[in-house]
Parts: sequence; C-alpha cells; structure tokens
Amino acid sequence: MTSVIEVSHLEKVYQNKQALNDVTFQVEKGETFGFLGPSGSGKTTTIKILTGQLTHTSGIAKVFGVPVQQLKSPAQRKRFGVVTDNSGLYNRLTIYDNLKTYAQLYDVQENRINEVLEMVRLQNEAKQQVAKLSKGMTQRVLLARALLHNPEILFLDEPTSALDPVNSKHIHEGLKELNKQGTTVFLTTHDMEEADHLCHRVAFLNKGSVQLLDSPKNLKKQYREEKVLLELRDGRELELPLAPSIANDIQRYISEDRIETIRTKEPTLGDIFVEVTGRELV
Ligand SMILES: Nc1ncnc2c1ncn2[C@@H]1O[C@H](COP(=O)(O)OP(=O)(O)OP(=O)(O)O)[C@@H](O)[C@H]1O
Repeated sequence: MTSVIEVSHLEKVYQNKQALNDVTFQVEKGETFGFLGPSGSGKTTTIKILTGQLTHTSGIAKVFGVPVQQLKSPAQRKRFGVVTDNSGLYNRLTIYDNLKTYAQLYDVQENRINEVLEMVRLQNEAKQQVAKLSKGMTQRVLLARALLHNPEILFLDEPTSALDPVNSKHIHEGLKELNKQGTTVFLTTHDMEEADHLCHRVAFLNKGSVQLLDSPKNLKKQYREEKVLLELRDGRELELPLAPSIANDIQRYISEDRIETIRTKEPTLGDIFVEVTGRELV
C-alpha cells in the first residue's frame, strides 16, 4: 500500500484558538477516506492545510510524499482537485465559461468540459450565469471544476451538504465511479450515511484530534450490540441476546412460521460517534 496523504501530530492554532491539537492519519492510494466530525472540529482546517490554502502550526502533513509547504509548483498542484467553500468562480460568467477558463489554466482539452458537466448533471444549464445559481448547483459546478483535470486525489469538503437527495445520490454514484477508476477521495462530512456508503475507512475527529479510525464495517462489528431482533408476524418485536441459549426459541418461532424478519442489531456510524465522543454530529 502507498500512502498518498500522511499526517502526523498536526497542530493548528488560529491567533489564540486551537483548531487542531494532535491529528495523525494516513490515506492510502485508491481509497475513499472520510474525515468525520461535528461543526467546528477542524475538518475544513485540515483540508485547507493539505491543499496549501493554510499553513499549520506544527507537525507533519505530506501529500504525494511531499511536505505540503513545498507543494507549490503548478505540476504538483495539478495532481489534486479541491472543493471547499471559497468558490473562486467568476460570478458574471456562465458555468461553461467558468469551466473553460479553468480548462485553459489546467491545459485540459475543451471536450472534457461536457464530460464533467454530465457527471454533475449540469449539461443543460451550461449557459446559466454563475451568479444566479442555487447553492446546490454552485456546489456541483465546483465539483465539475475539481474534476476537469482528472486529479489523482480529490479533496471534498462536505460535497453534498447543499444538495437534495436525488443530486446527492448522483454525486455519490459519480464519486464511486471515479474511485473505481483509481482516484483517491478525501472527503469531510457530518453525514454518517454518506460516509458509510462511500468510504473505505473513516476517521472520527473530535476536539482537534482523531479519536477512532477504521472501516465502517469493522467499527460496526466492534460496537455491535450482541442482540438479535425478531419481528414477528403478529407485529411484536423481540430483542434477544446473541447467545446459544436462544437457538431453541428461534427454532420454535421458525417452525411455527411466526417470524417476519430476523436481524442482528447494528449501530450506525452516528451511534458509534456519539458513544465514542459523547457528542452529537451536528
Ligand atoms: N480563520 C479563523 N480564525 C480563527 N478561528 C478559526 C478560523 N477558521 C476556523 N476557526 C476555528 O477553528 C475551529 C475549527 O474550524 P473548522 O472550520 O476547521 O471546523 P469544521 O469541522 O470544518 O466545521 P464545519 O463543519 O462547521 O465546517 C473552529 O472552532 C473555528 O471556529
């Protein structure tokens, strides 16, 4: 495995506000990595440090094995794409002309514009002026811009926070497809379902440091309550301990054809976050 992002004991202090205390994690090439935390936990700060928009106070942050302070050349910067809140779009230009400007900047062929517009489902709105777009549409233009030059790593800060479920789903499918093609995705979110659906591994950020890091599957296994839920045909729900002693009961219910569904009780990533940090993810 090759780490394309390496962060070690990262600290960021704004004037006298400590945003990051001691953040350590690695992201492997080709994975979708979720950086999860409540509002104010330091997600945006981390993305901005990794993409050279902000300098850190101490610790190490490397992208492609290079300390972020040295990621200055256009050739290095072309290896990643970023979507954060500071849009940098030209409000008076249309969506298409915005993307054309960036395509020229990145030395990308113009026919790529239609490909990325299709990915974010804006091909029919290409002639609209950016100033008149909704927040969700602007978010999709930003994603299209970040994809123009086929980056090796895509940094996304809350990529679907302003989108309705239909467009979120479309973006999720697009991100999964990109990841299949080899793009590493680093995304921040406080949407636990999104993280569960997209991420190979997630890090829980709380009070400026990583409190837990693993795959959603392992986390759910680790924090699973040892219970079995039986939904009976008469509408009753039974919660039984996951133990050999319940085998006879279950066999009886099955032989009497009384079971509607049977499943283990699995926590969501949100449940686990609350259990580990004592905080809701808002
Ligand atoms: N420019 C700044 N000056 C001072 N403090 C800042 C600045 N930017 C962020 N902070 C503070 O640093 C902490 C981390 O902020 P950050 O924006 O990284 O959190 P976040 O997890 O991205 O939050 P959200 O989910 O609300 O976007 C917060 O307490 C925030 O108020």
